[in-house]
Amino acid sequence: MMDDRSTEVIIAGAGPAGLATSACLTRYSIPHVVLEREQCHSSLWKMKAYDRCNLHLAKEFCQLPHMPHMSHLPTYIPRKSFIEYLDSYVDFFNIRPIYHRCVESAFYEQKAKIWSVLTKNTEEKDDRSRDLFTGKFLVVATGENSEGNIPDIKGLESFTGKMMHSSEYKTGFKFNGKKVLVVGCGNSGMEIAYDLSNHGAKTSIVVRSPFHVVTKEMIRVGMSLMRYLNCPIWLVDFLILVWTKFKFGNLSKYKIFKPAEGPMLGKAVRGRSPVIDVGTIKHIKTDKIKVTSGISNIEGSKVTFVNGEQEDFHAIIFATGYKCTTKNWFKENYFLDETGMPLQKFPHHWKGKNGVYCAGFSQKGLAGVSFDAQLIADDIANKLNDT
Ligand SMILES: Cc1cc2nc3c(=O)[nH]c(=O)nc-3n(C[C@H](O)[C@H](O)[C@H](O)COP(=O)(O)OP(=O)(O)OC[C@H]3O[C@@H](n4cnc5c(N)ncnc54)[C@H](O)[C@@H]3O)c2cc1C
Ligand SMILES: NC(=O)C1=CN([C@@H]2O[C@H](COP(=O)(O)OP(=O)(O)OC[C@H]3O[C@@H](n4cnc5c(N)ncnc54)[C@H](OP(=O)(O)O)[C@@H]3O)[C@@H](O)[C@H]2O)C=CC1
Ligand SMILES: O=C(O)C(=O)Cc1c[nH]c2ccccc12
Repeated sequence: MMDDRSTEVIIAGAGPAGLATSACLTRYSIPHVVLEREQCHSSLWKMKAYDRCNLHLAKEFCQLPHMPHMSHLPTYIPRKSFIEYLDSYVDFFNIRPIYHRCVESAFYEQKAKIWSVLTKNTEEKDDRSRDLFTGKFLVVATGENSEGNIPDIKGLESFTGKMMHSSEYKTGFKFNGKKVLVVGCGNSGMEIAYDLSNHGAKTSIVVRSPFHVVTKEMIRVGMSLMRYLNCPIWLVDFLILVWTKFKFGNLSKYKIFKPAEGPMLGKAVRGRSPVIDVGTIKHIKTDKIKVTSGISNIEGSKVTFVNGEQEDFHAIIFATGYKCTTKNWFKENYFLDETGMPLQKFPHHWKGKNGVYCAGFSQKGLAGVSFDAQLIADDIANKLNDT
């Protein structure tokens, strides 16, 4: 059972990157389709974020092309308003993603000079139901965060309590009075630990590597200095580090250590986001949240840590980051590396040969998404004009 649909551009993924690319193509009246595996656009924001997750970056760094945020909105937009913004973006640009289409394979047909994209129709009862889409151009926009990563920990399968990835976590409400271990101290882990602690859970968090703790205001000032005054990254990092010393003091006595690389440089070079504190540090300082070392193994409800300590837990939340799954379906051996991320680094990452592009893979959040979408649409428009 297979339908064949052909168009100019196939966009895989209807998150902010797919939507932004679609809007930019629409402004050039370039025909395209947007394929989305879920039943809604922006599934990360609508389905996979915890309840108290709001934008960490100021609104001027979180807008998509050709639609600024409303001036009455606060500087740091609540997730609910951001979803409303995305809904109005879709309405305004009349974006009609095709839902329940999970891209399973994409390859380039050299002779015909077209991309063939096969999708599984996840709504159909018939497991063999597939659609074939063909186009001159392919935009990979399935996101850096398309699948939760759960590490291989010795004995994990024997854990008797509740276990989930941070993308499934909504609220700490049900964990009142329970002993909960959060694994991972990125932005998800630190905020989920805070939420659990606020809901009366006896919360511990695994910290196994150094990381920066900042505030959203520090990042806003840092990003503004770079964007509007062209301030060098080392100077921005220096200022932020001085500011963090005043704000948080020395956190090493709480087993939190700073990496050698500054917060903005670490983000730019390695894509490692500094932790934007939402109140977790205060709970760590007042012993409401316990910091533990890495996990050595798990047996039943007992977790053994690398420093030899042991503790029983009712639940474990894996805030251990995400995997990008492009390698599962992008069948060409160029453009993406073995982790599924672009081979070329920013700012050359967005374009490959044979009309393939990627949007949203520069590890620069929504600002990176907008940058990519505009460049991609301009490039496709130029190519179509030349033919
Ligand atoms: C909890 C959280 C909070 C964040 N907060 C911020 C923030 O405040 N500011 C900021 O700038 N960035 C933030 N980010 C970064 C985030 O990556 C971007 O905000 C943005 O969502 C990226 O958009 P995207 O379209 O590239 O990817 P996504 O939002 O992940 O969208 C990709 C879409 O592709 C779909 N898809 C995946 N695989 C397939 C497939 N095989 N076939 C069809 N469809 C598929 C997915 O279902 C999804 O709808 C946050 C990330 C997380 C995880
Ligand atoms: N409101 C917002 O704006 C929010 C934004 N985000 C963003 O979403 C993206 C994803 O964030 P997040 O989900 O936190 O993922 P991250 O990849 O940023 O963090 C994953 C964390 O898990 C740790 N980890 C991984 N494996 C293990 C293991 N086996 N044992 C112990 N620790 C482990 C990592 O430590 P190590 O470094 O040692 O590998 C790291 O601390 C980031 O860009 C983040 O900034 C997330 C939440 C909210
Ligand atoms: O939330 C994230 O990690 C993002 O990708 C947003 C983001 C883009 N640039 C940054 C610099 C510092 C902290 C977060 C971000």
